[in-house]
Amino acid sequence: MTSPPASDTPAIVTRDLRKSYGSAEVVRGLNIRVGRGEVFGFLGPNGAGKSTTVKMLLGLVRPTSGELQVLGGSPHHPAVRARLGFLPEQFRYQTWMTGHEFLTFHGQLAGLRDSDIRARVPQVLERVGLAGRGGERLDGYSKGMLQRAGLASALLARPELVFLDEPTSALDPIGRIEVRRIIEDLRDEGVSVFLNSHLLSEVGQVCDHVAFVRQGQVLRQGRLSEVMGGDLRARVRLDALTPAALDAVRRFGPVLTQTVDPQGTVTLEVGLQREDQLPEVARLLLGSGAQLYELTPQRPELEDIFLELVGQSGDASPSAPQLEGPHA
Ligand SMILES: Nc1ncnc2c1ncn2[C@@H]1O[C@H](COP(=O)(O)OP(=O)(O)OP(=O)(O)O)[C@@H](O)[C@H]1O
Repeated sequence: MTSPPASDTPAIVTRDLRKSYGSAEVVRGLNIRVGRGEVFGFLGPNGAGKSTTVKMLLGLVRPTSGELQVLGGSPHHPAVRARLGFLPEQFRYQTWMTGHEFLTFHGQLAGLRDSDIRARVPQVLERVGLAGRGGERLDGYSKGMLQRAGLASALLARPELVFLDEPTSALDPIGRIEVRRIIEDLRDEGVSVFLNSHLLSEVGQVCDHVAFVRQGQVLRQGRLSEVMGGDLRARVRLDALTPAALDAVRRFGPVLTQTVDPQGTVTLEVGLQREDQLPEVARLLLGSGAQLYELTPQRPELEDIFLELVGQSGDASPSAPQLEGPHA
């Protein structure tokens, strides 16, 4: 038997991971790395191989080739599996059970002690917003309540790494905010979260690292700020812009657009390298005697990056993409 995985190993590492179904290779040399305590967004169009990857990381599907380590070991090792949580996208629950019975049953499947289950079930019900509803049968739950119950079962055994596949697809806006808070709390507790979601605004709010995947390969991955960061623009609105001040602004970066409204207020869009240039730009403009009304950094939305990288809906994509080198 291998030794228990150390907690200082990454949560997930894959190298050249591949999976074929028949002649179709759906995961094609995937390299990802997820650190401990990271919230990692795994993004890609339909059919990109995301669920297949998650199933390999959970030990539910065997890779055709390549390497993967989860919490420092193999997901086929029971000691590793016991430390994983999973909320599948398409869950099928024992709907004849009450919420309480369902969680007790899953606690038993996870090998928790009875005393632990008794203490833990009310805690997770409370955490997912189902306090007081555990006595009702699942077939009387709404879709959102079922998704909350699924999240509760994923968190029941205090996992170190949780896989959440579209965890808010059935939830209303309040439910989505609550799940976002749960994910943030998990990160604060040092739990790693692997999030599959098509809701890019949600991913942008909660994830600190992301990978974009298409046709089974990583197109780009990294810290969210790096992935988004290359293209910082600032919108500047002012009056009394002198030619000298405009020249000085140009030393920071190109003036991409310049418009003047009928009242004489000028709006500039300036390309900057770094966020810490913003106060310098403000100082310079105020020093030139301009009245500064607005200086707003504008980053591209995650959706813009997704469209730029992934280009089109996955299932509609006719051919293999031209890839930049993926990194482990
Ligand atoms: N058991 C299977 N047998 C054959 N093909 C499969 C199997 N599971 C998945 N596939 C195929 O593998 C490809 C990737 O599917 P996968 O479910 O991993 O994509 P996904 O990125 O999770 O998509 P979605 O965002 O739509 O959930 C698809 O073309 C799918 O049809």
